[in-house]
Amino acid sequence: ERSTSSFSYSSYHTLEEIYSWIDNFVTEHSDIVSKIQIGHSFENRSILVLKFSTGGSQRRAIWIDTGIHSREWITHATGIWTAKKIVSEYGKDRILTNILNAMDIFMEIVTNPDGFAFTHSMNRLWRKNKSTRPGIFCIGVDLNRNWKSGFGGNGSNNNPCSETYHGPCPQSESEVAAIVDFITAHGNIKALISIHSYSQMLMYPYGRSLEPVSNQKELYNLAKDAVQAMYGVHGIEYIYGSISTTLYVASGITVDWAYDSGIKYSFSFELRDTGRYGFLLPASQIVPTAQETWMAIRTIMEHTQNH
Ligand SMILES: CS(=N)(=N)C[C@@H](Cc1ccccc1)C(=O)O
Ligand SMILES: [Zn+2]
Repeated sequence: ERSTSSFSYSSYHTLEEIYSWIDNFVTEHSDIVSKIQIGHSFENRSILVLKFSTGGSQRRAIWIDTGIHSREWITHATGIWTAKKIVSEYGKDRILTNILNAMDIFMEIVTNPDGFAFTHSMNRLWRKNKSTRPGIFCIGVDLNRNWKSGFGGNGSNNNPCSETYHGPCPQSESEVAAIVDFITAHGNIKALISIHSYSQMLMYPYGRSLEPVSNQKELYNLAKDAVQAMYGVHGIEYIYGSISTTLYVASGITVDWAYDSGIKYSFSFELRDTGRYGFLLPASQIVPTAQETWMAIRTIMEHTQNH
């Protein structure tokens, strides 16, 4: 579409529609938003990141990614709504304005573009990326098992046909390597939020072991505050805690790598619902889900800014 004013934030969109929205969004809000290509996918699609900045250089920053698992469509839709919310609230909401006057925000909406395109074209429930390798007869690596921290451990699978296949080595996937390179080069990312669906959970490291992280008490209390903020919007209950104790042991995951890389405020969401619709969450729940998630994201960003 010619502009984002005709874009429906309460609908699901194709890859092409989202990339077109990104270009229009950056054009319309060029005073605060810019687009960065951090790499390309296995099938050679651009990997795009939105940068929200009000000035400075190499400011402390927040990283948010959605859509690392391509079938989790509510996460891309929540990312898009959140991007619009940030530019709409700057100058109006005191907390968000303070955050953006002090920090930058980086948001990767389509973290697995090849998988996402495939969920529209061939298989709605595709999860992994679409990489292939000689002599391997199943497609794709689970991008939430391909990270260096705890790579190959319990809660990941070395069978290429598994939905949790970790890949041949850490960061073997260009979609993961692009993020690692970007965050490492930036060097000033203070919080990372990796958004999945579904189960209604807010979790923090570790996934790879039951061992508590050094600032576990702080993360627990922050998660509690964030979940309470979510509940205040539509009365939806999220549970919270470390990944391994709240959900299950999972190794080679985004937030464990982030935490071990020094990003002490690393979180993963599992958005709506708890299984009635699962990955096929009706579009009517996009805005309500995004509204409640925003309150949690804002809580995490505010805490990061003040610590
Ligand atoms: C249903 S699901 N695939 N989103 C569940 C998701 C749980 C998780 C999230 C963050 C970190 C570790 C583990 C996963 O297994 O990757
Ligand atoms: Zn997921």
